[in-house]
This record gives sequence, C-alpha cells and structure tokens, in this order.
Amino acid sequence: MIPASELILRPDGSLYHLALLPGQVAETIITVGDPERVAQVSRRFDRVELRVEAREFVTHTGELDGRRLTVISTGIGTDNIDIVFNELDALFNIDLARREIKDRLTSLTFLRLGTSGSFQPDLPLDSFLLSQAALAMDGLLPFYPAAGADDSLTTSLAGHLAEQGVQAPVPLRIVRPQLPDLNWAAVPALAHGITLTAAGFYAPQGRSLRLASGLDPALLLALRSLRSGELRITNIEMETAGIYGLANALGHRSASLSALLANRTAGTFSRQPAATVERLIDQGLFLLTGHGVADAVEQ
Ligand SMILES: O=P(O)(O)O[C@H]1O[C@H](CO)[C@@H](O)[C@H]1O
Ligand SMILES: O=c1cc[nH]c(=O)[nH]1
Repeated sequence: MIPASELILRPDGSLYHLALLPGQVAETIITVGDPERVAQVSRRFDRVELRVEAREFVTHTGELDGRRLTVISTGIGTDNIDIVFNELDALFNIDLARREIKDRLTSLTFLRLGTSGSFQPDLPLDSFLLSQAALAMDGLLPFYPAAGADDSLTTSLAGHLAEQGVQAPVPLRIVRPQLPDLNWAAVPALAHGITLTAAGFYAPQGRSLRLASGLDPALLLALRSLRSGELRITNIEMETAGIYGLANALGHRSASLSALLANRTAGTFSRQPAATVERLIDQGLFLLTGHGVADAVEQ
C-alpha cells in the first residue's frame, strides 16, 4: 500500500496537484506549457466534457472526430513534468482507493505542443520540429534510473565534448522516445533532431540580460557541431527530456512537437508567435486524428 505521504489525494479523492479523478482523462494526452493554450486546443474539439483548473495545471477533456482527447498545461520546466507525468500515470495505473499498483497497466499517448528556440541557422522562424531525441541538461532524469538513455548517442556526445575540450555544467544524457503511431507519413517535410532541454530560460539557455550566463560559449558551439548520423542538436526548450524520460520509464509513448519562435544563432524572434502556435495546434491535431486538410498543416 502506498502511504498517504507519497500518493497524496485531495479530500474528494482527486490527485494532489492536478485535482483530477479516474475517468476524467483520455488515453491520448496533449501537453502544453501555457495554461491559456489549453482552451486554444479544446476550442477545436467537437465537444468538451470536462474542464478542471488547479494552479498552472488546466485540463480539458473532449472529443474530436470520434477520438477522446485530453489537453493539459504543464507550466514551464521539467520540475512540473515530474508532477504531471507521475500524477497522470497514477490516475490510470494505481488503484487510488486501495493505493496499490494495478495488475494491468495502461499505456498512454502523449504529444507535447510547445515553443522552442532554434539552435541551427538553417531552421527558420515559425517552422515546426519533431524531437527525435532529447538531450537532458535540466537535472530531472538522474533521479529516475528507469528513464535510461540512448547509450550510443550519449557516448558520441561525451566523446565529441571531450574532443572539443569542453565540459557541461551537469551530467548529460540523451533519451530517445517511443514515438506514438501518428500520421507522420502525412507530414514528410517535418524537420527533426535532438532537442536540448534546459533548466531555465535565461542563463541555462545561454541568455544574458543583466546577469551573465555561465554557460560556456565553447560548449554551445560544441553542442551545435555535434553530428550523429543525420542527427544533430536542433533546438532548445524546457520540457522534452523530462517527457521522453518519464514516458519511457512508465511505459507510455510520447512525441514533442515544437514551433521555433526564436533563432538563437541569428538573434531573432518570431513576428507572429500567436499565429504560429495556432498552426502548431492544427498540425498536432492533424497528426493525432487526421482532422483538418493538408493545406492547414503545410508550413
Ligand atoms: O511554449 P511552451 O510549451 O511553454 O514551451 C517553451 O516555452 C517556455 C519558455 O518560454 C518553456 O516551457 C519552453 O519549453
Ligand atoms: O528560446 C526559446 C524559445 C521558447 N522556449 C524556450 O525555452 N526557449
């Protein structure tokens, strides 16, 4: 039996942070960082059956083209991914009344629809990218031995950094997701690469406003020049490594799709971030349900 201090429930039996009850969440879950983006997604559903709000965690469940979907905001950062993924998994895979892990486990499908900064000069602003792997530079995954790592990519990264004579501020590992079976073939031009997940937006991503970033520019250059087959590090954001690591460890499938709003090599930012995020939502829903027409998803 899992003690009350570990699996914390509200007086109504719902989860401590998410305030959700069993049955309220679909097996296909869209995660977004911004709580306001939840309604932007669910506005496209044919019907919405549930709206729950607790802290930064806003959840809407509904249906689109006959597919039950949940969209939930995680807020920013992998510390929140820790909460959202553990609690959503508990909702399906722990008997909350008996506080026991269920015998039959449910495997969920996650799709992150988020924003990101491009790390390579050739990736245009307002384009979309699928994270084929994630480089964890945030610090969550060492607490989850079961999250594992892609040994070959992680070793080639370590070798590359050693060759360049640079060191990372935290131990690095690359995780590859079990990608869900979505309509990937319908968007063959979708860019892909390794997404770097940072522990913050400013210094941890190499930004300096009044405080200088301690991230070694030589490390950034070395990360940018890594090549492993056709894979390279393409973009920076703040959730994907946590999502991929925890989804893998818990037996779920996950994909992270980013709209590239900043170009960190050119020093530019999108002039139309809101419109780009709307297109990203269309693209995500098309991938999940086939809803929409090809025109709506072309970039
Ligand atoms: O747009 P979202 O999904 O929040 O994602 C990105 O934007 C936030 C930073 O502005 C971080 O959460 C980062 O991962
Ligand atoms: O540069 C960026 C843009 C969006 N989100 C990030 O985390 N970084």
